[in-house]
Amino acid sequence: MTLKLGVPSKGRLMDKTFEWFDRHGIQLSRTGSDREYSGAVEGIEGVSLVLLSAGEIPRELAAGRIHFGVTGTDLVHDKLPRWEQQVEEIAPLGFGQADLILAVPRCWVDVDTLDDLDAAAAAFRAEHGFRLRIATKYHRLVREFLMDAGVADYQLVDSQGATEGTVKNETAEAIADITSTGETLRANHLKILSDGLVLKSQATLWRSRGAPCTGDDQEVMADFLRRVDH
Ligand SMILES: Nc1ncnc2c1ncn2[C@@H]1O[C@H](COP(=O)(O)OP(=O)(O)OP(=O)(O)O)[C@@H](O)[C@H]1O
Ligand SMILES: O=P(O)(O)OC[C@H]1O[C@H](OP(=O)(O)OP(=O)(O)O)[C@H](O)[C@@H]1O
Repeated sequence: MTLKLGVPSKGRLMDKTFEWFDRHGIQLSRTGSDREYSGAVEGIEGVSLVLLSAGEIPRELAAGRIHFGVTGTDLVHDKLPRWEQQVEEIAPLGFGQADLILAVPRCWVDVDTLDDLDAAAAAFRAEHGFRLRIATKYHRLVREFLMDAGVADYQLVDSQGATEGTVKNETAEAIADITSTGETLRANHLKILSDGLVLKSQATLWRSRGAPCTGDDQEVMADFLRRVDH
């Protein structure tokens, strides 16, 4: 058997992950045509590469179908209940930094904090007869954050992409999404609540607590961990 390493199959996370492993003496590459999801590992024996959607890596780790995986803290914390019991954080990788934040329309001059949002949400419900809508794909994290903040009069609407556009499209009044440069928020006339930081995220190497690892695999695992631990 080989140990399986799951890595995002495209975009900024894939390229930077390949560079990070290269700096640790492990060369990862895509093989075949541009569209073929197959990869190769050089520099260490007994490890194979699995190219996956960043959003699916938490589930694959939790199911024990991959031994190691690279994906953002945001995705692991949101998709895995009690994530610490299912995966172990091996190393933050120093890229893919993004903040999960709550934002409202810039023209809401009276709403700058979570307390303001709470008041606005109650007023919104009284006026419109339905709850203020917050668009997000981070359902678990946003629910927990708002519960801790005492904000209750809202509903989440699912948005798997282009989340900042939901306010203009009138499918939501507020959003919770990741931001790094802030440009998408600015372009869509949104502002972050001053206490609206839900989570700071970055790309991280995780180990599955449930993936089978016996016999020779244990040596490979020890070797792999030695390599990535510096
Ligand atoms: N603008 C950004 N800057 C930095 N990191 C980002 C940015 N957008 C997303 N990320 C991070 O990249 C990771 C993957 O993001 P996302 O869920 O958007 O995947 P994706 O690129 O759409 O890929 P897939 O659809 O295959 O899952 C997340 O951990 C996220 O925090
Ligand atoms: O602060 P910024 O630098 O502007 O980056 C933030 C944007 O980046 C991500 O979107 P992505 O490009 O992954 O597209 P998506 O909306 O389809 O998820 C995120 O969802 C924001 O929309």
